[in-house]
Amino acid sequence: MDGKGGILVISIEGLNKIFKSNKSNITAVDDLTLDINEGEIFGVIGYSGAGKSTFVRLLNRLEEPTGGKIVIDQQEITALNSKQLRVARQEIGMIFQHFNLLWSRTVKDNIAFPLEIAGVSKIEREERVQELIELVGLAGRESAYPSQLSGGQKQRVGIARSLANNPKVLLCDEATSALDPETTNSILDLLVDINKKLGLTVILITHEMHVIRKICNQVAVMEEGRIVEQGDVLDVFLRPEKPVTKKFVEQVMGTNDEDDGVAHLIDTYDSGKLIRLHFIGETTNQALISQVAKRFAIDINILQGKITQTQRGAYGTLFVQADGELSEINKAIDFITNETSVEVEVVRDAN
Ligand SMILES: Nc1ncnc2c1ncn2[C@@H]1O[C@H](COP(=O)(O)OP(=O)(O)OP(=O)(O)O)[C@@H](O)[C@H]1O
Repeated sequence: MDGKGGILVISIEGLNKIFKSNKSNITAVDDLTLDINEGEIFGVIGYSGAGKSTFVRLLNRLEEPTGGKIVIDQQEITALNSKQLRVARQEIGMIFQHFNLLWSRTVKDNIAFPLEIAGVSKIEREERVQELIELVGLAGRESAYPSQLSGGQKQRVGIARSLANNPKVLLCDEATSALDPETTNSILDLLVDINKKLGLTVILITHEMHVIRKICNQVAVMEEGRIVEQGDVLDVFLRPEKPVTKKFVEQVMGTNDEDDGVAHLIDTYDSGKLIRLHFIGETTNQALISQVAKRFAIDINILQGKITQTQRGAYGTLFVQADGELSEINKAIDFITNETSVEVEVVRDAN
């Protein structure tokens, strides 16, 4: 158990990776300590060179750590010999930016490959491959070769192959970076679906905050080989502390140039109250606005806002003008304050 009551599935302590060359040493991962709970979709975000790829490849020892300890599902990965590691890797699926498929094998045979290595019988392999093909939405494409597939379909093959041996953990190394936005969304939806259906823990590295926003519960921000900020995705969106994190949040929410806009709103809408609603998850904005409009005899005019959806609900700000009897407006404000998780701030009070 960890402090939050979840079951710990990955525990990393003092992980280091130094690339040594004749001229210099590069510390790609620097004394990294991290715990990840079972069933989470855990995002690691950072700019190019931050050490994300190296980090994720250390977890299944595609890269050998220079130091530190990795425990996955109670097995100390860093203490295994190469034979034990081959078996342990069946518990750790991985998908890649460029898919890493076998080009001379069909979809079916790519997915069967890890099962062959694990010594699964032909009959069982065929059954399992068919299940996986259904799971990732590739029915009808079993006999196609990778070169005949779209990028999204190739990644679906990659995902099916990574799940073949029923892993506990799925590592995703920039799995959507080579895909267009629409295909990215469909692959991210598939990862959420798999996470829910199979209870699989997903560790995903990316340089795109919208990927984190869309599917992750937890996020860690990496810079120069270290984790500089970490937490629940919604909390990090709400209160980014480090400059690098603020920049990533701006990727999704835009810059915080709201104050100029507010002055303009105050000038333009001169009756009633001008209210800033701050959505911090769990509630959807549409439901709230229509509920308030139905319950109280006031007019609500939506003026401007930036709302985005995370796995834990809406996050962002909405400016509304509330017009009508003062007592009704105040009741509506009390309702939002006391009955919902939305924070209310009156930015201009004309009544
Ligand atoms: N095999 C290697 N040999 C030497 N240096 C390496 C090697 N792999 C990575 N590095 C260095 O380690 C640092 C971290 O690289 P890494 O690829 O892990 O970062 P990243 O955050 O994944 O960035 P990107 O998204 O650009 O791959 C970089 O300075 C990189 O040049």
